[in-house]
Amino acid sequence: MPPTPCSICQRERAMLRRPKTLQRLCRSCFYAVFETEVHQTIQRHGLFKRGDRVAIGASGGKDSTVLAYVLKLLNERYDYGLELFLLSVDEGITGYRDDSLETVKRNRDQYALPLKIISYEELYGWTMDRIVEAVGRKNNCTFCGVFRRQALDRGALLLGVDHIVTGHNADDVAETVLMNILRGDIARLQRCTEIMTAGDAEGAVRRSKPFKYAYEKEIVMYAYFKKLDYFSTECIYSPNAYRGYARAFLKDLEASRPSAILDIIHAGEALLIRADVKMPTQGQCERCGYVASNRLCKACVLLEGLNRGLPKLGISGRASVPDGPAVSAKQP
Ligand SMILES: Nc1ncnc2c1ncn2[C@@H]1O[C@H](COP(=O)(O)OP(=O)(O)OP(=O)(O)O)[C@@H](O)[C@H]1O
Repeated sequence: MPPTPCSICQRERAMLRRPKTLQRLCRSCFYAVFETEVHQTIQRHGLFKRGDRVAIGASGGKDSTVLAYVLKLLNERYDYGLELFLLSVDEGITGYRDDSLETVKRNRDQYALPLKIISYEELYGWTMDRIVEAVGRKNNCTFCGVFRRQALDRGALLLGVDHIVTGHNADDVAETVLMNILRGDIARLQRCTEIMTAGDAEGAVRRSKPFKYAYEKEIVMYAYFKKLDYFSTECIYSPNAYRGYARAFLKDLEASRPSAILDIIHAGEALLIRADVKMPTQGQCERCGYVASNRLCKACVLLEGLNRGLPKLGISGRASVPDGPAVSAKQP
């Protein structure tokens, strides 16, 4: 049987089937469509302006490694005029983050991008290893997610950047839409499909997801064919069961209809919240000044729980803490 030609160039032999569209493509055309779609996302949503200093949230995993590679490439190809940095958060997870940070250090050298590493230990006085000792394995993702979000903002302030980009991809966004619907979390449902958050509160930096419409399978393929150096081990503490259910459900949907991922994102984007639905208002944390929808930000509540030996304090959904010594996330 003759080899199948690439359905775009019709010249080269097709080497892969594109997960998003099921087209059979040669490698060069796959690289071209993948990179062009990310460029179009950036342009259509006006993510950057000339002269922006942009930090790439770099975990060493496939998504952020491909993001660093592609953003550097597009910045040069289309002359965006961006100054790029790698920003990594060391959560203090022995046997996982220490290894993945070694990958980020190699990426720093491979892509010639400056790297800043900021740790939970220096910001909060706690590593995830110690937090897991205190809270167990069940709820530790809550601490990690809240602390990481703030750590990235604090690292960005230290770097003096205008903007943080993360490697969240289409699968991540669609899973989050599903999870927020299942939880009835209207406020998060509205926010989770935004490609860029403004960062107008003090201490918050603009944040965006250039891979919002990029399929995870395509990111993996891109990394594989380009032989990018990334770290592929799952977090040793990561049994985020609820997201796991949403992920498994999404994979099933994708298997029978590849457009399901984009369809869910578009459905999430189109949902309108009725004007009379009460939404949380964003203010400032009384202790550390970080953005908060209650008197204290979530990080300060969680930290106070840890420091008082009451680690479940912030997990039960309580956003305020009883009076006590003011312990805040350390300002860098
Ligand atoms: N420790 C970290 N330091 C800096 N950025 C991070 C860190 N962890 C996650 N991020 C950012 O958040 C994005 C989503 O993180 P998540 O934990 O969901 O991992 P992921 O989907 O496996 O992504 P990746 O493949 O890049 O690790 C990452 O792509 C990255 O940009």
